Amino acid sequence: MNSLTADDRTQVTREATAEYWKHIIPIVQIAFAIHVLLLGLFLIVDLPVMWVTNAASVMAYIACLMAIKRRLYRCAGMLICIEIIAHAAIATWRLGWDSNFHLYVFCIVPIIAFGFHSSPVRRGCLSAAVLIVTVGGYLMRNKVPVVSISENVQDLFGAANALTATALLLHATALSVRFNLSMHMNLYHSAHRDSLTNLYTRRRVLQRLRQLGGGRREIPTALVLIDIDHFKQINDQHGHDMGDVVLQQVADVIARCVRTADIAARWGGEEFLVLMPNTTFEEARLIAERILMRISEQAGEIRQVSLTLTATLAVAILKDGEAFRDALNRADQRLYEGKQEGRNRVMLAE
Ligand SMILES: Nc1nc2c(ncn2[C@@H]2O[C@H](COP(=O)(O)OP(=O)(O)OP(=O)(O)O)[C@@H](O)[C@H]2O)c(=O)[nH]1
Repeated sequence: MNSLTADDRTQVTREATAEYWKHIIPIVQIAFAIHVLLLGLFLIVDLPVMWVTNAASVMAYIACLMAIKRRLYRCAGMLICIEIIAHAAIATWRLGWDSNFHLYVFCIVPIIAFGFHSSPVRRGCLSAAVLIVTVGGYLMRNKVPVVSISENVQDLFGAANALTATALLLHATALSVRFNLSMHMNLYHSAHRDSLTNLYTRRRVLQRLRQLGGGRREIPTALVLIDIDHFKQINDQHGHDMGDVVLQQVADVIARCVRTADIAARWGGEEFLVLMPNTTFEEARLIAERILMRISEQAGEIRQVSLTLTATLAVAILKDGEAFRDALNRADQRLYEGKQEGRNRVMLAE
C-alpha cells in the first residue's frame, strides 16, 4: 500500500506518539487535579484505604507528567492505565458499584486506541482489564461488603463520578480527534506546500485542475509560467544558500501578486507556475507584468546585498477542450523563446 521502510515506520510512530501526548497533556493535568481533590475528600471522610490509594494516584500522575516531559511516552501510558484501572477497581471494591468509580476505566479507551507503540498483547491486556473492572464489578456488586458511608456521600460520589468520568472521556476523545485532524493537516501541508518557498506543489496544481473539471471550460482558466533569469550564476557567485533565499523572495513576491483563489506553485527548481481560475488572458497578462516588475524591484534586496534579478514569464489560457499539458507546452515554448530574445519579459502564448 505504501513504500515506507521499517525505519520510516518507526520514525512515523515516534512522531505520531509525541504529537499525541502533546495533545493529551491537559487530560493528565486534569486527572492529577481530580486526584488531589479526592485525596483531600477521603482524608476528610476518613477512608484510609481510599486516601492511601489516592496518594499513590497523585504520585503516579506526577511520575507520568515527568515521563511525558522526558518523552518516555510508553512509560507514561502504562502509568496512567495502571493507575486508572487500579483506582477504579479498589474504589469500586471499597465504596461499591453505585459510587460509579468504575466509569473511569473507560477513559483509557482513547489511550489504548492511540497507543501506537503498544503491542497487540498489551492492548489486549488493557482491554481485558477494562472488562474485568466493569463486568466483574457489576457481577460482584452486592456480594462484597463495602465500607459504610452515609447515603448522601454515596450519592455525591455516584453523581460526581458519573459527571467527571463522562466529561473526561468526552474531552479525551475530542483531543484525540483533534490530534487526528492536526496530523492530517500536517500531512496535507507537507504534500501540497513546497518546504523551501511555502508555495503550493505540482500535486496541488494538478488537484485544482481536476476540481476545475477536465477539458471543457466555460469560465477561462489562465496560467503563468515564471522562470528566474541566470539563476545558476546567482548560485555560482553567491552560494547555494543565497540562491535559496532568492527563491524564497521571488516566491513571496508571486504570492503577494496573486489572488487567494489562484494557485501559486513552485513548478521546478527555479520555475514557478500560477494557475488562475476565472481569469481572462488580459487579466493574466497584467498580473504577469506586475510579478515581473516586483521581482526586479523587490526580490533582489537581500540583507545588505542588492542583486539584479529578472525573470521571464509566459502567459497562456487553457482553451475550451484543451488539455492542461498542451497549454503548458505552449507556455513553455514561449518562455524558451523569451529567453532567446533576451529574457526579462512577459511572453504571450495565445
Ligand atoms: N539554490 C538553489 N538552486 C537551485 C534549486 N533548484 C534548482 N537550482 C539551481 O537552479 C539552476 C538552474 O539553472 P539553469 O536551468 O541553467 O537556468 P538559469 O541559470 O536560470 O538560466 P536561464 O533559465 O536560461 O536564464 C541550477 O544551477 C540548479 O542547480 C534550489 O532549490 N536551490
